Amino acid sequence: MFEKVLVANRGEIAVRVMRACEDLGIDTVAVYSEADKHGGHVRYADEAYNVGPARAADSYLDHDAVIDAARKADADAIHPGYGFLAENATFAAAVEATEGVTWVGPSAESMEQAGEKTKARTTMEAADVPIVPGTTDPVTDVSEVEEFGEEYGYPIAIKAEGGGGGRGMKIVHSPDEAADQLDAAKREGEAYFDNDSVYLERYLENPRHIEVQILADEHGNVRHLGERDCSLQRRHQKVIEEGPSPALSEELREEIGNAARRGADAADYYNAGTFEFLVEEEQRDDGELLGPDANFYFLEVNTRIQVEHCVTEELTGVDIVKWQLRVAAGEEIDFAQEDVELDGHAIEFRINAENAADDFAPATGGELGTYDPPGGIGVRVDDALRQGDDLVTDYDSMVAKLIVHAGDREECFARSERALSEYDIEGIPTIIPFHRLMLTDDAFGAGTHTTKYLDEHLDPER
Ligand SMILES: Nc1ncc2cc(-c3cccc4ccccc34)c(N3CC[C@@H](N)C3)nc2n1
Ligand SMILES: [Ca+2]
Repeated sequence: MFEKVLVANRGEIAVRVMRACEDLGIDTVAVYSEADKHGGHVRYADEAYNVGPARAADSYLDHDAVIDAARKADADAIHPGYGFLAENATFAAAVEATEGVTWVGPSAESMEQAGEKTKARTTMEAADVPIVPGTTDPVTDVSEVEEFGEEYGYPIAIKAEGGGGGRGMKIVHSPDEAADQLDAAKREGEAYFDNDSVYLERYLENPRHIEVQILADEHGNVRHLGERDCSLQRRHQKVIEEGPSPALSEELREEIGNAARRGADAADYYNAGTFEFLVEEEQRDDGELLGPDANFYFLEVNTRIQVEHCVTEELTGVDIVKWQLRVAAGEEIDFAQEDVELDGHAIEFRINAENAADDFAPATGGELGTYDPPGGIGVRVDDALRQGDDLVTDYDSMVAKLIVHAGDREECFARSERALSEYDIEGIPTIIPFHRLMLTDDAFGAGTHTTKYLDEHLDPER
């Protein structure tokens, strides 16, 4: 097992990873930018290195600065967290090429493959994992879009090969839009991902976003740890995530979980990863669940630990980050798929420093006054904040995560309302009032909301 791990991240996920290290008796190394020199995660580490100025490109994203810090600290491994360099295959390869330093994550090859959506789709199709009906080769000419439209109908999604996470998707509603949207998708792919290859999929009008947590070791053991329902999103940003999904029947849950396992196996995937699926909603009566004949389709793989991994940890009792470290150190997974059980219900609320009443405008700074997180049975807060901290606004607006676990969804709602009402943060705006409002929303309460629900109900003019 490693003796010292450098965490190439900041904020709550850096503290989360350092806690897993401490649990394993591993010393921790933090890196920080000028903006974070008094940062919460630095306070938690055994040692810390400045990697540059506030600008992420010159600090947290600077491959050489991070690897130099690992060398200076004599760290055995680097854990990237999420965001920043977590899905950068070039960085992963550079870490692996650095003598004596191990990458805590999947192989650079897996990361490369997951980034090329058509290759991922081809691998999944060969593993009998349903993919969204569409092309597995890039398309270049508008005639291909028109032919596709003839066969599959409209709307059509034109997606950038290097896209994902909400970027690089154009929707074609009719043949006369095809030419402009094809050009726009190629231009956007070139601009954002330095890759103008695009492919086609039938556009699903109103899907749920269901993702399966995968944990695999380097000895061929692949487990799925159940699903998370991330359908409550605003402009492609997840706001509330939960598990198990209120829409899936046990049969469908098993089908999707096994599909993800087959996909991970076929891709020779190892470490933690998330297989994203779109699940088509059907007309359902209250309380009725989506059965085994419901349509679900593979979307993409996330080759990193995700913000919402805590939902799965609370449901299964599996410490996913600890297993990332063990797997990276060559250990075997010591539990069988049959041992994995989802106990009760868990919901994660992202505590963003934003003003929901002002179109979720991010806070522009300020000093944290009272900071008094909730507690009690089934209440978990992952953060890096302390009373009196200056709010760092150079990166993203999420300052903490509240994860609530209870025996069932109804009890989880009640415990969540109690925890959110207890969460006392002064001095900066947060979306806690928005979360409390969501707990009273009929569609969210019935679990019938889909990925479009928030965008259609928050910004009706969108
Ligand atoms: N063929 C087809 N049909 C419907 C889709 C709908 C979305 C989508 C659109 C808007 C919000 C979403 C939230 C979660 C998951 C997917 C979405 C979508 N996304 C959005 C980001 C990227 N991960 C893929 N792809 C789709 N693909
Ligand atoms: Ca993604």
